[in-house]
Amino acid sequence: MYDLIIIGAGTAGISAYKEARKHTNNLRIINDGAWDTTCARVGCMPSKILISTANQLHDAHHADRVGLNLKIDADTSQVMQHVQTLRDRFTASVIKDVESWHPEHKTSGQAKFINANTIDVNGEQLQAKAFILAVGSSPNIDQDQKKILGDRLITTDEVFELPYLPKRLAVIGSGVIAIELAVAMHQLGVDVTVFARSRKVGILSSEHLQTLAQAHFSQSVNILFETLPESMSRDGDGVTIEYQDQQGQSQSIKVDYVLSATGRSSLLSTLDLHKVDAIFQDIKKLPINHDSKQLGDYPLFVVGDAFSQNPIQHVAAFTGKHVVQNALNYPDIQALPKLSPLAIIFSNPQMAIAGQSKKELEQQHIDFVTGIQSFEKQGRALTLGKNVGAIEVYIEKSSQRLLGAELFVESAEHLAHMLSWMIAEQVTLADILDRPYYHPTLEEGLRSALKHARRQLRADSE
Ligand SMILES: Cc1cc2nc3c(=O)[nH]c(=O)nc-3n(C[C@H](O)[C@H](O)[C@H](O)COP(=O)(O)OP(=O)(O)OC[C@H]3O[C@@H](n4cnc5c(N)ncnc54)[C@H](O)[C@@H]3O)c2cc1C
Ligand SMILES: NC(=O)c1ccc[n+]([C@@H]2O[C@H](COP(=O)([O-])OP(=O)(O)OC[C@H]3O[C@@H](n4cnc5c(N)ncnc54)[C@H](O)[C@@H]3O)[C@@H](O)[C@H]2O)c1
Repeated sequence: MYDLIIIGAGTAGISAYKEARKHTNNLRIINDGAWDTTCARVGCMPSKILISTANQLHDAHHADRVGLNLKIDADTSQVMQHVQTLRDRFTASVIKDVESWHPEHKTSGQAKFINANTIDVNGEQLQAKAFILAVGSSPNIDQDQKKILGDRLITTDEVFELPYLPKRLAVIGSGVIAIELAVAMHQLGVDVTVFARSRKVGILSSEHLQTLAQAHFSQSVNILFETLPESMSRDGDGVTIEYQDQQGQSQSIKVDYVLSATGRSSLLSTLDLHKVDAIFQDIKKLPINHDSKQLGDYPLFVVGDAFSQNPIQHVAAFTGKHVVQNALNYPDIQALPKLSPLAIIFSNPQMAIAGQSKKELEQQHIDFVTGIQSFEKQGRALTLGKNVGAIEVYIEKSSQRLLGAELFVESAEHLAHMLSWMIAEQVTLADILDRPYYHPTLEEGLRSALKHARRQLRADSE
């Protein structure tokens, strides 16, 4: 019997394996499909390569904002080749690492439970004292539509494999993937139409920042808010989409591809968990402890996108690493250490949430002030020709501590990291305002938001 079997060799599983190897040699890791991770193959990395190219092209097209007149073209087959070549470099580096592991630790195949201590892989039964379930997720796709539209209905599993970019693309959804890719595709010259069932774009919970983001992205991308296709039919090499516009009129568009970006579903469904316990039939109702990651009272622990309120890479890596102690020390179970929340959407401009979102603070009835700073007239943003969006910071009234921030500005990724790290340190507004702010920088815009919060706190105490 193994000390531990890890099921799934994505970011979370690899992280768990590396940690577990420090404690035992009596372990196995089972993986179905490629060993190069969702993040490197079809997730974080190819999407960010495409987005970086798109942003550079966009900057060149808008160089007049910084006093230049550039003429520039994109050959989208060259762009896709670049995406695939660099992506292959990232996946090769993961594979190289996996190849260095002991061959007897690795098995390719789909694992299914027989009971709480036994799985079946390729007809072989393997037993372990504990299991880490790191099986990730796969993109949602309507199988009936897929039958009708064939290779013209794609997800992020296929989009980065295209040899060149389509002329016209419809995107279903307005969440994280939809907005990142719709904006990038538009910047690369694709005529993009987004079908959004709500008005929300991306992740921001602040109404003010949502309104700014909706208005900004609508200037370039055709976002059909509160509108979904009524029908989609294959039309030669493309797809005809019928829908009703906001005035109730029937409309029709023809596109080359439809990208389904309607969320992802956990692959815990592949594991036959009902054989462990009959109550585990519905994977949406599994009793998984959010703090310890334990499933029921069993020696089973679920990490990464398979079960996560934040299905993002660094959370998968962190929980994969820290859950190992619980798995090896079962039944002595501890809460995993907590990460300060951080989420970044690589749109242009980027969106980010550091610490708690505005909505989360409101739902907990926390008494806080919101410091706001627009970036439309922010000095550094103007020099960059990127004076769009705003920052909000949330300061608790009683403790004057920074609890969270939402950002829709240039380089939000860097500001959000800094804010998230400061939130983890439980700093107060006075502490942060006492730090240096170099001139002229985007951080000065953050300082203005913090000062706006301070004015409100002072007015409150008078
Ligand atoms: C387009 C896109 C862009 C993204 N961009 C970002 C980003 O910029 N930043 C960020 O932080 N996150 C991003 N993410 C999210 C990030 O990719 C995921 O959070 C991360 O990959 C999750 O890792 P994981 O280990 O949970 O799952 P995975 O890497 O998917 O690994 C799960 C593994 O388990 C295997 N498996 C499944 N079922 C079984 C079974 N029954 N038996 C054996 N093996 C099984 C799977 O085949 C897979 O190899 C993005 C995701 C997508 C789709
Ligand atoms: N920068 C990043 O960190 C990053 C980038 C990409 C993806 N990701 C991860 O990948 C996960 C999945 O991304 P996603 O964009 O697919 O999910 P999402 O939950 O962000 O968005 C799903 C979208 O689909 C819509 N939708 C859901 N069901 C629908 C239906 N039946 N018909 C029409 N629209 C529907 C929703 O309204 C929403 O707009 C995210 O949760 C995120 O954590 C992260």
